[in-house]
Amino acid sequence: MVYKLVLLRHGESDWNAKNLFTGWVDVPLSEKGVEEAKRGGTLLTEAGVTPEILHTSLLRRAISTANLALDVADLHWIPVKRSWRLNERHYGALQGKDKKQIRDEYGEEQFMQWRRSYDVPPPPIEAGSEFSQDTDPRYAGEPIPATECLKDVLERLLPYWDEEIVPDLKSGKTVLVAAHGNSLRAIVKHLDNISDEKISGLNIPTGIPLYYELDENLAPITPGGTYLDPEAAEAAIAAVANQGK
Ligand SMILES: O=C(O)[C@@H](CO)OP(=O)(O)O
Repeated sequence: MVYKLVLLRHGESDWNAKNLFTGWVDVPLSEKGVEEAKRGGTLLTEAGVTPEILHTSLLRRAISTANLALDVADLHWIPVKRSWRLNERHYGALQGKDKKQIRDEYGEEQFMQWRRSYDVPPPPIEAGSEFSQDTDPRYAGEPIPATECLKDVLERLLPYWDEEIVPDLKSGKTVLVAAHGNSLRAIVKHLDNISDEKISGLNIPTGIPLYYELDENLAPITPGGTYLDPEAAEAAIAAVANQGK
């Protein structure tokens, strides 16, 4: 049995375009992001990949991206499950801050440690501050973080992966996960068994479906999966890596 999984990072958001740390701040897609999302749907259709169930985060950039892509693919009707456990990494006190300014103020090393190290979280966000989510009703009763490193993301994501996504995969359904740069990096790390060091060099582009076929142990048949537009993915990956420069 081959299991089929599609990972889709949301299209460009308003804050991606402005180069701001976003995390759990619920910003919309930019116009370019809307187009990227629709193109994601076209790429699915052209590749003959047909998602049968959707999992998204609770953030509108992922939800809107999935809706737009699935609408184009005429699959807007498939069942959906949502969880904060698929949210972007919580960026703590960096949420709402300009990436270039933070890089200039703290230096490249600290900037990259906060942005891409596996286990060093940024400083926590202050409860009640402008970009904090502590009173947001969608998270009521949930053990939500005040900052996260990628290791924290993987730890909060894995229960959802094991309890909700794996059973859907094992039922034979093609599963679409619409989420975020860092929550998808966590899934890719888990699937491809990438080391804590090597994961810092992995970036996920916006709006380009990453298709995996998995064996009976849920190990990727093609390591790293396949971007449905490999050329566009290569350029977009470089752009993500260079943010803040
Ligand atoms: O700001 C963020 O939330 C993320 C994704 O856009 O940024 P980065 O790629 O720097 O981790």
